[in-house]
Amino acid sequence: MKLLEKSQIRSWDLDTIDHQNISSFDLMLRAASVFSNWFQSLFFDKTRTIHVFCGMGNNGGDGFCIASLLAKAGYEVNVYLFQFNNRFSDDNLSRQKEVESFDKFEKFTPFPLEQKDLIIDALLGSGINGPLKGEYLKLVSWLNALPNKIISIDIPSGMDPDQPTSGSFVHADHVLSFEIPKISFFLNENSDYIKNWDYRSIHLNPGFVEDLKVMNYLIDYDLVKSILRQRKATENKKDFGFAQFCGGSPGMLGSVILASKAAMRCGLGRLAVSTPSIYHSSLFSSCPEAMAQADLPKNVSNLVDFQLVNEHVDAIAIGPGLSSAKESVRYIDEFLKANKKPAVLDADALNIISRNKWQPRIGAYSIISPHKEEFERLFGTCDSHYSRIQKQIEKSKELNIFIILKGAHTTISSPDGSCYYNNTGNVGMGTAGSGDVLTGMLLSFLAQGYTPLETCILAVYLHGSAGDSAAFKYGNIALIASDIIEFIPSVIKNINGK
Ligand SMILES: NC(=O)C1=CN([C@@H]2O[C@H](COP(=O)(O)OP(=O)(O)OC[C@H]3O[C@@H](n4cnc5c(N)ncnc54)[C@H](OP(=O)(O)O)[C@@H]3O)[C@@H](O)[C@H]2O)[C@@H](O)CC1
Ligand SMILES: Nc1ncnc2c1ncn2[C@@H]1O[C@H](COP(=O)(O)OP(=O)(O)O)[C@@H](O)[C@H]1O
Ligand SMILES: [K+]
Repeated sequence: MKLLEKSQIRSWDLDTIDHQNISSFDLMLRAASVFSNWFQSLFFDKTRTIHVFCGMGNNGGDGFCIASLLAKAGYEVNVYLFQFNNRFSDDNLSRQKEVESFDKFEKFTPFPLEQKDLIIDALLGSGINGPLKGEYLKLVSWLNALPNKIISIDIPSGMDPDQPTSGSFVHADHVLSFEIPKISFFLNENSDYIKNWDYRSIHLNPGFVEDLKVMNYLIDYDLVKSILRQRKATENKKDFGFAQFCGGSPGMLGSVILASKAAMRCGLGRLAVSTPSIYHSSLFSSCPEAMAQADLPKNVSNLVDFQLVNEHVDAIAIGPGLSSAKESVRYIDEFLKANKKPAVLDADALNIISRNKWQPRIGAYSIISPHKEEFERLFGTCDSHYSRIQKQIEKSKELNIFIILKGAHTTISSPDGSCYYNNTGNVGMGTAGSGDVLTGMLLSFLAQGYTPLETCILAVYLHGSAGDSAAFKYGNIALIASDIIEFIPSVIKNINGK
């Protein structure tokens, strides 16, 4: 799904009015009716009074229309207008008559609310043009200190739709965004302050967005479904890719097993594993589907004697559990020199690259999958999650590589400067080996012939979805990396139907 910046959303709004030959008020009514239906499906207890806090722009206009619809639906509704200057939008002024009466505040003074009452936040929407000050700041600080549930229309008031907010904003329990979610919903800076968000279509003109060039995307079910291929009945394992996984060192066999199992579960045809030979019997007992590379050394000190890149493979992944030993450094050096295959580099491969400043040697169109610390070792420290994402995009363009910045909202950046936000996954996945599972999934899709971008999208989304199913079964405290692998089959089957 394309994610639009606020100026693009405004243009979409105007294009719809023009294209569908409707008034801006018609559009506001549509938005109000969509919000009101969504609200009623969530909060059906009509004994709780609803307090609608309206500002002076169109978000406030939505508030008046929604208050009227909810009152007609049988809710007890109180409306407040916060008129801190005289610059009303036309639709706001005309919509004030939708409600029978409202209290007007020219200066904010606190007033009592019952704890069980609900607050609808219609103070400010996507028209925000800077940090909140003065009376708005007082009002929002008061709202945030209340125990009441707050439900925001379109966006929490005061929040910047496109980037981290420099000031205060409403801490919403629920937000319903119109048509598409806002980019800022995916920034870690905001995660603790938007408990639940959703979006509903208000039938803006689809033609406008089809032709629109955007740089930000949300990875959603439809995108993943459109990428995941159906198999032909006559295909065999040779059609599903041959992959090589290089990793493991004394004490670090787990990463090899996790990545191998995850790779096979994502539909890989054949897998060759390059790991110290002392581990082969354990690997085969855990993942009998994997093959060991031919001339394998006895221990990590002979790593460099490995058949470095198997010429028959379609893709290669390198790094998990490799350690930073001298031999591994030589191994990565050789790999960067020799490899011409589509590649995934992770974990110790990235640490070795950082330490030796080998970033420019990473092959074009490779995939790297650092978590925050690995990313900062590679590219320097950043003072916020947002600035880290900006650097991620810049480095993808500069080095011509795909970067997966792992975390609560994993982002994928592509050499063309676009950025894909993922919204699957949960805090339970912050557990040892979870990243190794992702590396195995990436390797699998890359070897099956998906492009690097398709590979990143599939692996990141499905990894998070499998983690969500695992958290549903085990809870996010008990979840371990093997549980993610347990649910790969059902999430793929759910999307692919097979
Ligand atoms: N997109 C769609 O498809 C549809 C959108 N719709 C709705 O329209 C909303 C956008 O409406 P909008 O453009 O009128 O802006 P909105 O945020 O209500 O208020 C602007 C006011 O805020 C003020 N203001 C700004 N910054 C401020 C600050 N820091 N501190 C204090 N004040 C500040 C600014 O004041 P000024 O800068 O003029 O002094 C102005 O008065 C959108 O979120 C959605 O709810 C639906 O109705 C239909 C479909
Ligand atoms: N709070 C979170 N919400 C969603 N996903 C998370 C969260 N914390 C971690 N993850 C995911 O778990 C994985 C952890 O990977 P990584 O840090 O490399 O673990 P390890 O090195 O132990 O294998 C990443 O895919 C990351 O996106
Ligand atoms: K709002």
